[in-house]
Amino acid sequence: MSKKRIHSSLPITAAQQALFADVPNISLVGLMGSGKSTVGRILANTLKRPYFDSDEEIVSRTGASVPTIFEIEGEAGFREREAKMIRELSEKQQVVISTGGGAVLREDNRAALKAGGLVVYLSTTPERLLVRTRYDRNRPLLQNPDPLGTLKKMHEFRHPIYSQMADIIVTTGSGQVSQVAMHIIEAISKKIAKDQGLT
Ligand SMILES: Nc1ncnc2c1ncn2[C@@H]1O[C@H](COP(=O)(O)OP(=O)(O)OP(=O)(O)O)[C@@H](O)[C@H]1O
Ligand SMILES: O=C(O)C1=C[C@@H](O)[C@@H](O)[C@H](O)C1
Ligand SMILES: [Mg+2]
Repeated sequence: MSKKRIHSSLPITAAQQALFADVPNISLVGLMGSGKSTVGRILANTLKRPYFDSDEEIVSRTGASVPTIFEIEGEAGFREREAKMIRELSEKQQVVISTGGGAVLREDNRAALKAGGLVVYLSTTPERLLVRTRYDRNRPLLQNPDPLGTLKKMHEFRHPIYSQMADIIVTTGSGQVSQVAMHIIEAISKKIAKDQGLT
């Protein structure tokens, strides 16, 4: 049976929608389980923008799952595919991009995402990330006896990188994913108003 997808969108006003007319790409970065794929889809549906998920694009083009690519080509092979994908997706216009959690590790990826538009970092604690990812076998880097330890190390190393490149940082907690998407829309709206000198 094929996986059922939720294509929910949020009610925003025409005025709010209009504010986004000149906003370039919106790219989501963050650790595994931070909500990039789930929130990105809602954000794209709400803003009526095309949606791309770098992991999903790699999987659909290779015909192999992320764990299979890691198994056959190693992490290095996956990162090469990811870099090509990030470059390609970043060149699109006014789309929403959910990146893979490790895409920010390469300077060329960071530069491409920044050049393409706004970068939003979905931040949360390793403990919460573990809760969200623990039953999913699709993340090869967490398939070890101490996934919390791995998430803590990744958080320590990557949090400064995500934070430094982000235009907007959204801390996610126990709220729903739709609230996170709305929070992003509000934060970008505020940034536009500020950049235009309206506030
Ligand atoms: N803010 C949130 N509140 C509750 N659940 C969440 C939240 N964000 C994400 N989740 C849940 O966590 C799980 C993982 O989310 P998702 O796949 O979107 O993460 P991701 O950032 O895309 O991870 P990856 O880097 O591995 O692709 C999903 O089941 C999603 O519904
Ligand atoms: O954080 C990471 O390094 C990864 C995150 C996922 O999105 C996938 O891109 C892959 O599992 C690696
Ligand atoms: Mg994802």
